[in-house]
Amino acid sequence: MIISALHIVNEQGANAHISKLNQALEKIDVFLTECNISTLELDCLRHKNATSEQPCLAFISPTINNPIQVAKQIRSLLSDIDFIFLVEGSSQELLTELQSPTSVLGSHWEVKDIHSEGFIHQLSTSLKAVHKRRKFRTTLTHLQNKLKATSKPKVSELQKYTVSLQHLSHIVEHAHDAIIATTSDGIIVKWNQASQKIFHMSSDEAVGTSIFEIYDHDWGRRLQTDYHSLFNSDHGFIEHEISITRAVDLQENYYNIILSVIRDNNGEDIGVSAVMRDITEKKATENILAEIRKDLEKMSYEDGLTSVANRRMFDKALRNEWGRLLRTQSPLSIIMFDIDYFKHYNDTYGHQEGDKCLKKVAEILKNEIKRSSDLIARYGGEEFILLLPGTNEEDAKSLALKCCTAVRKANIPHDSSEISNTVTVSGGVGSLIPIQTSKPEAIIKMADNMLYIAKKNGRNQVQPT
Ligand SMILES: Nc1nc2c(ncn2[C@@H]2O[C@H](COP(=O)(O)OP(=O)(O)OP(=O)(O)O)[C@@H](O)[C@H]2O)c(=O)[nH]1
Repeated sequence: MIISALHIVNEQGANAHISKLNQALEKIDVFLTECNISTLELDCLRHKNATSEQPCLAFISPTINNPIQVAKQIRSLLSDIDFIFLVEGSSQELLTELQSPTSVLGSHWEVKDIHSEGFIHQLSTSLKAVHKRRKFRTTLTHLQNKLKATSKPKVSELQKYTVSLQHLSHIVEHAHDAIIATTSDGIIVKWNQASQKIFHMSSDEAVGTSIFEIYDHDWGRRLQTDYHSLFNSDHGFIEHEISITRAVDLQENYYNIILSVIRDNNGEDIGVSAVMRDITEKKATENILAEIRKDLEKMSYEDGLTSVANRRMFDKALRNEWGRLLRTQSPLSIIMFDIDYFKHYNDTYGHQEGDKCLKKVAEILKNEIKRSSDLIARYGGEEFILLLPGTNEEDAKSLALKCCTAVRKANIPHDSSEISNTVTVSGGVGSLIPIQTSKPEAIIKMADNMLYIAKKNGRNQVQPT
């Protein structure tokens, strides 16, 4: 028989945590040598506090080969102690022996299981005074609480594993994202509720079929390629986006798909998981933002009325070309056009008609420039400007004349013009090869001066002629 310890302790000792009981009990002064079972490797501790009103408690945590023998020894302690606890690790045989009707304890002792898991078994005597029992109960409750607080419930590894599997299964099943698991060759083994909604296919229908065949042919082929790459890549996952027309509502939705290799504990590839997230709303927002960005960009460089470049764009282009032509020492020309008597036009036909006229003139001028490097911009109210990089003065003058003629030939009625009965424009040409000591403004001034002369000389003409 081997009993690791038989502890008897008063309330102070009982207040200690069970793991520290041995320590606490070692401070108790009297050893229960009269137990006379030391030869059986029994360590007994006894505390008999004659002055104390507190009941004495015994804790037994033995491994026992001869339960009857131990039960007898316990009985010999009964005059000294009030209660005995068999703590975790106590022998089941001992417990059975103590609980049997023919137990050596006799009829004065009642054996009571006070813990659902057999954690502690209580032996309580019916002989003790009621008030002592009450005291005991208080002590016992206190002790139980202590023990509960310091002891974790016993959950076996298998139980833990089962619970965690159940949790996982619930999470997968009710996830917002579609979660599909397949074997390495694409046979579906798990198909959650979100997958059912996307493909309008129950789990029973999907499990066992090939993932390459659940949607259209193109996607199936793409998945096949992805699977192939997955097993040949180091990182083990692939992400792509697809649009799927949902069977449930025939709406085209966008999904982000992450495919990753499932490996077992030995690192062997055993399948693939596919997680599909609906990104339709995100995509729509992205598209709207892209449109807004495009519009803003356009607005910042385009004239809202005539749709040709605005002055900001012209200034930017002029600076760029100035620097480039300064380096290459090539000619730069600009032509500044102004509609003749446009105030009269507005006064005669109204502002809205004036706007239409501006649009037409812009269109005519735009049609006259052929080189992709040329730029037409609205420079002011009824002023347009042409930027002609690499064009010399002669060519610029010739283009200016063509533009003048084209506007005239458009025959836009202008009854209040003092020089014609159709809309005409005057133009001033500026032309130079940029030099280090001058600035882009120089060429603007040049063209502006020429325009002034054209106006002064009777309009509907180009300067220098
Ligand atoms: N409809 C319309 N008119 C504009 C716009 N911008 C400027 N104008 C008008 O263009 C006219 C320009 O008049 P002025 O600068 O006196 O020149 P003009 O009447 O064309 O006379 P000259 O240039 O000397 O031939 C003004 O009446 C402006 O109100 C615009 O966007 N739309």
